[in-house]
Amino acid sequence: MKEHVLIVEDEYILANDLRLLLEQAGHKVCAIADTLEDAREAVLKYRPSWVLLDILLQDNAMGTDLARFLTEQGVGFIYISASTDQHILEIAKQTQPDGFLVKPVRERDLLMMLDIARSKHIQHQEIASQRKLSVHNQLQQLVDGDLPLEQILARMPGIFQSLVPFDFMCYEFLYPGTHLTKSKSFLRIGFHEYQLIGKEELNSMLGKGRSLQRQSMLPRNVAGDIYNHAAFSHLIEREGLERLLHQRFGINSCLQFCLSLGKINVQLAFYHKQPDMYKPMHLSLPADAQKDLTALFNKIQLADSSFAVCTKKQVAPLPKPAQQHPEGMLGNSPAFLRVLDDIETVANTPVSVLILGESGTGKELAARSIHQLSSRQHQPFVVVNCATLPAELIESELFGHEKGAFTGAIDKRMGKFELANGGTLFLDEIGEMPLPLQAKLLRVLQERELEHVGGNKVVKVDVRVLAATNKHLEEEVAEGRFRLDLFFRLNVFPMTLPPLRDRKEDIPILCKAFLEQSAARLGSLPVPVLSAEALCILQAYEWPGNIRELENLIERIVIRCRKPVVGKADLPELKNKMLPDTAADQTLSQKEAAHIIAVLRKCNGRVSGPRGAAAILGLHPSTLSSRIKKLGIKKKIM
Ligand SMILES: Nc1ncnc2c1ncn2[C@@H]1O[C@H](COP(=O)(O)OP(=O)(O)OP(=O)(O)O)[C@@H](O)[C@H]1O
Repeated sequence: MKEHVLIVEDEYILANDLRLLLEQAGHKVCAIADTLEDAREAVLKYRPSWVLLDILLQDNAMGTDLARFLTEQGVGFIYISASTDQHILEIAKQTQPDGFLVKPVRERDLLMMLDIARSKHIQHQEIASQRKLSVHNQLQQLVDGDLPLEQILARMPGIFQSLVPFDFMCYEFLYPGTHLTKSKSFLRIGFHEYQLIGKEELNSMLGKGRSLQRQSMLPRNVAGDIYNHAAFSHLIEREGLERLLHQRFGINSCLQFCLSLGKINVQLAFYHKQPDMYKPMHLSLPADAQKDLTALFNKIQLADSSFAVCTKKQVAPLPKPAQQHPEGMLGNSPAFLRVLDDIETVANTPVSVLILGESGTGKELAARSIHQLSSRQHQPFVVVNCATLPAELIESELFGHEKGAFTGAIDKRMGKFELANGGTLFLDEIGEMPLPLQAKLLRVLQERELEHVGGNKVVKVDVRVLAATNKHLEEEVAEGRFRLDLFFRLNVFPMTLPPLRDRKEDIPILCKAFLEQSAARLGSLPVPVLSAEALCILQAYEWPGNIRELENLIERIVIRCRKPVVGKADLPELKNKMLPDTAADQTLSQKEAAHIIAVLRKCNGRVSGPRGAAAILGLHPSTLSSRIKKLGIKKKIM
């Protein structure tokens, strides 16, 4: 496919080389811009399909500053940079580029990156259109069906969640020319679980005699408005509702837009705990569903005739929906609910998913959930751990081998790709895959075909690949240990499992389940409960080994202390590892340093190796060494 490319590069010779390479491959270069201003103009004038964007431009201008504009314009972009500086790469990554090229750019890499970016773009469009269709069908069912209002309100927030992510949402009918408003709010309390909160209840949260009168109405903007970071801080200075949501539920960002129902307007506001949650792309989703939303709110408005005079308090958990957590995945913390949303979004698409997260955070479980929720669920789910296989065996494990292909190959054998045919292949610890094999894997991902080791017949395979790693893959790429092209091929839909220390709200529910499972596994023992003190200790601990560490600890407790209530004294191993009580007053860096020191002490100062601190912390040894240096941790402290 021929592309229409804009080059943003201030080094004339390099820009010209790129132009020649692209034109030789049959692509069209619509312009070369050497400043951000020129680039903006060229985008509006030529509407390119791709922008090749230099990161460091003259006069300290940063190509990354153009990213937001390009995203708003729906134009894909690939960075070109001579720098592999981690800080710059991190800034670049946050802008979600479609690709990244390191100077000097080789023809092969440039064309390959355009190809990968295009296929990623197409797959994202596929996810988006699948989501749009599903939202449209669900909203239409609510509009055309004869469900009572309570049932409509029970289903509505779950459908909206796949339009715009939120922790809290509200809708408000506004009657022009009057002060009359009718509103309802929904607090997310679980996966597809919401609590309905009436206006009276919100008022009562403010305190006696106070009510949530808007100081100035939010702009009734049909196109919508986004309030992240500072914009949200200004909003909470002005508006009682947003201030209340911030104080009460930790809300830090907002997206709102307005729908016209003829004589009445309805204002929809979505709120999130993450301060930078909302992006321009989130505005296009409700805009696309505007017709269905208008029909839905017309129906709600008619059904909700008693609402204007409703004065009684209304805080109710809405009826539980049919959708449950994916099997075995416990937790309702906001960080974990985001993972469940991602799993649901991506499960029934063909795209590759790169599952990131520290060791023991549940990456394999997430991969299994994606498979179970996909249309491949009745086909095989095959796991390959790239770290545990000897390098010389991985190739034949993955691709199979012919009889006599190597010493010991006494029979022809199918590889894991063929065994997973029709289903899903989970490549765990992909960061450990040897470089020569990465090239072969890339070929299979691209061509969907392979050859057995020692054979020359081409075998077609239909396999969805999910990969996981606890390594920082960008760092591996920067240090030449992981192929950039494979990284981008796998990184179509990245998903990060939060460490347990960032979802401590889930510890009680995880403990309860693990206590029950361990007691049953150990021969139907009575299930003990945790005392409040024991739970406090468990929630204060940092869990470097994450959920696996918690699971193992609970098993040890069940074996060791055969009594109905587990107390503080039953957790000696944690009491010794706890951070000092002053932790609450420490800065994030101090906490990080204290945690690293504690782990280093446990490992007698050893950083690398299987029993080294890096392995426990789920970091690459070189990353840990640079953090030790950055945090000023001295050898004698260890
Ligand atoms: N959300 C969860 N609810 C309940 N159990 C969980 C959850 N997540 C993980 N676990 C359990 O924690 C253990 C570790 O999970 P898993 O093996 O999926 O982690 P991982 O990130 O793949 O680990 P590694 O990086 O070491 O391969 C498993 O026993 C799994 O069942």
